Amino acid sequence: MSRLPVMSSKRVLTSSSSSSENAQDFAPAQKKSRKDSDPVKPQAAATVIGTKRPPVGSTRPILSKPVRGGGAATVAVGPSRGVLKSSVASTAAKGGNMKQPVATTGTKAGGTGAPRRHAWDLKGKVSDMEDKIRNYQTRVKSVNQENEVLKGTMAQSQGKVVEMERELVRQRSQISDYENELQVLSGVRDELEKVSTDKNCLQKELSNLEAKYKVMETLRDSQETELQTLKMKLSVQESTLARLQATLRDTEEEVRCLKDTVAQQKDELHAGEMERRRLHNSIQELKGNIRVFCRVRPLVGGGLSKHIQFTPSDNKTVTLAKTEESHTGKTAETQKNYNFSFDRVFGPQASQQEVFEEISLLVQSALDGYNVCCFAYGQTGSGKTYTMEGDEFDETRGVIPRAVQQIFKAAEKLGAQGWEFTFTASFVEIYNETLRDLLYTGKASKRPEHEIRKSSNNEITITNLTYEKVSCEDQVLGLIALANQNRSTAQTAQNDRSSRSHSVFQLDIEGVNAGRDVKCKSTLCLVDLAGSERMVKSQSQGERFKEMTAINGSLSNLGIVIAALANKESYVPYRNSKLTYLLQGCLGGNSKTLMFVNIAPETDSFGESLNSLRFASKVNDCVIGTASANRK
Ligand SMILES: Nc1ncnc2c1ncn2[C@@H]1O[C@H](COP(=O)(O)OP(=O)(O)OP(=O)(O)O)[C@@H](O)[C@H]1O
Repeated sequence: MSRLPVMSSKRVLTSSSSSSENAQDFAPAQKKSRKDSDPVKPQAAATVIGTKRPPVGSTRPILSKPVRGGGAATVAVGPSRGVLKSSVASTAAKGGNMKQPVATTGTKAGGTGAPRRHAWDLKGKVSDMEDKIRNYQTRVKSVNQENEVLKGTMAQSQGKVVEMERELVRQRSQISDYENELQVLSGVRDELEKVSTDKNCLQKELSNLEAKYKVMETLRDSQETELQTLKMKLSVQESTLARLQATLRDTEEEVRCLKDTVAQQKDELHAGEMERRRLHNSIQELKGNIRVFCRVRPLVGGGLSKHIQFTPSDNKTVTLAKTEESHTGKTAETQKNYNFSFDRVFGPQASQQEVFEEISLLVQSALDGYNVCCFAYGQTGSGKTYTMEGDEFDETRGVIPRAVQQIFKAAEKLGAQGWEFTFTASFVEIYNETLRDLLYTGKASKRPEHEIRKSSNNEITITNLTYEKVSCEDQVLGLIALANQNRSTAQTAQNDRSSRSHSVFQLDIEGVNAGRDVKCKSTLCLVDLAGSERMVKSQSQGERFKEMTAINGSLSNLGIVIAALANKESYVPYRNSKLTYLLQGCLGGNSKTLMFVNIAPETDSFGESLNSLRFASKVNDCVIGTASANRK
């Protein structure tokens, strides 16, 4: 059985207005008590007064309290709903059908319980029971009513619930909308934050720009000041300029006059140069187009030669003296003198510089467009190579390096007069009538063979030969060094080979004066001939004999060619030897030739010296036709 909540006596005795409140508080208990209570036991509804707990099973006590006047007022405590309360109240108020339970006033509730009817009072008991039934019916009715009300309330609540669910759905969708919106707003917020950051950057930049702007403003101010100053200066300079322009006009006029004068002087200079060439050539012609210089080298051990004498007065005569014993022995020893005159005789003391001074005019002719050939003739060891090439030292340099130096210096000077020159160098050796390229740098096994060719315009060329373009003295000196190296390599393989070969250095010169429309072309040919000793003396045999035959053949053929040129013979046997064929261009009427006859002063070289001097004398007697410059 459920227990009713304990109620305070104060509460129980409050007025009916508060009973509904109390009834509400106890509603669940009442429902239960209604079900469980035993209607048959009316004692359970006995009046409870004070703090006493109502009897068990009487969940809906009907309180009776003594009423003045002998009546008893019944207060229903229980059903909370107004309907029930009012019905109960009305029932109580009516007092009609519903008989008031008989309570013993003044009877103490404690221990006595509900008033009992006498056993015989069946009517009363029935009446009580009927009251009870009515009471219960009323209660059921009110409960039903209440139930209906509750149902209505529940339906309402359910409607509300549905509505609330709809509202919830709506709210949820709204929430989702809000969330989306929130997301968008968060994006916007991020954007705004970014914009705010950018704004900060921009502000920084702006402040930087502002600072720069201020600097620029300052700069502009200073530049404006500077501009003003410059404007002032400009106006000053403009007036100066005007003055200077006037002066310039005068100067230009002056320059024009001077240019005319310069042009005139250039013309005069050119005419002078041409005149110089003509005169120079006339001098050369007067000296002879073939000239012979004799050079006697110093004795190897020093001192003076006994059998060679010079005529110091003219430097042109050399005497070879030989003391001859009397065959009969009766007469005294006689001295036989062999006198030779040449264009110039150089004694043992003559320096390389002294010798070259005599040749330099001839070298100049090469630049003027004349073919020039200079060769050294003499026995082995007479000083040919020394004369042509010399030593490595400056003062002992020979004809070739000095001639090259002079050529390049003169070409540079002529450049100022509008001349442009191109130079091509070649260096060839003739040994046993075979040509050998001294500027060859390839493999020895692949060394090519060479042939002399004559072109339609009578130019002599050698097949497969190195023709090196050169533009300065050093380049030529490098080539001479290369040639010497090539010669010494051959020398090692074949003892004394250089003495038995001719070496020919050629420098082809081409000059153009575009301004004057003048061209010139010439060849400077410098030859170191092989030793000229006779065969008898050398008692040559075998290979040496062959060498000597080739040398003597070419040298005697040289003499023959010169003689033929001197005699103006219709046929000149150039092709009889490689040497004369190669020198054809430099030996003809269109060339200037210089021959060095080198003499060894030793007594045992007397015969060879005499022989050389005789050969040179023959050459010296030749007058080769007048040379003409190769000019166009
Ligand atoms: N004028 C000179 N003054 C000083 N030394 C000279 C002179 N001429 C020649 N000699 C020296 O004499 C030697 C022989 O001279 P060089 O080699 O020039 O003779 P070469 O005629 O060319 O002989 P080869 O036919 O064998 O080549 C060399 O040592 C050279 O230095």
